[in-house]
Amino acid sequence: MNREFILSPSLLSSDFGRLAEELKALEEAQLKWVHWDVMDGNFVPNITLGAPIIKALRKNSSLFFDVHLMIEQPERYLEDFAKAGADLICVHAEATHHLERTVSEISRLGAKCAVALNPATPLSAIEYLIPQLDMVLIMSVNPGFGGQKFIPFSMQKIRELSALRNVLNPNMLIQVDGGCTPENTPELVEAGADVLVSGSAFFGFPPYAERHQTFLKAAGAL
Ligand SMILES: O=C(CO)[C@H](O)[C@H](O)COP(=O)(O)O
Ligand SMILES: [Fe+2]
Repeated sequence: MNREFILSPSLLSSDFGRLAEELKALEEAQLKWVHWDVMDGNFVPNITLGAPIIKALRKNSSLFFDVHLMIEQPERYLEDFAKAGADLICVHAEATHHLERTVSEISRLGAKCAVALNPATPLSAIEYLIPQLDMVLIMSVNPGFGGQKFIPFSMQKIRELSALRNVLNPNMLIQVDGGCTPENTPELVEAGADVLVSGSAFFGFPPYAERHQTFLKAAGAL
């Protein structure tokens, strides 16, 4: 995948009653990606949405659908999400006993494959998989809710992952999710992040085109 800076707005902080309009507004604001937070009330203490909603909204959107699965045993639903139109499927390392099989299955289904790590999960949990991953997601908050504060030790984890990526898979993207703002964007990018997810710090600050530009400038991408 192409390693230019990308902002992936998290729909968790959007207006769920107007999802179709929100997606259109993102395209008009020149966003390329959109982040879907799928929560099952089991892996995380919150429930959001599933494959049928994504499928319904796929029809009228050309955004890159970045699907973050916060669900137990995600292998049970990979085909549903791929068929719904997910461009990238991200599973949590903590959510399955069979991570390699799960990641290989995502690739076989034709989607980009990614693994997310909770703040307390070490990089060593996925080191062997790095050569076959399109992206690793470093969670910089404990998953389940938007609007939380960035956990400072995540920065060092991003730096260490960036060093590993340079040796093992230079094309692999590093995504950071949770508490990303224009203020911490310069340091995140310098540490090695390519894709930043932003929910509350994006949707809470319309107009979207201006907010997008603010993130791009902070990333040194304008
Ligand atoms: O995966 C998530 C929570 O589990 C969300 O993507 C994340 O929290 C984004 O929200 P914010 O930018 O407000 O922190
Ligand atoms: Fe997320």
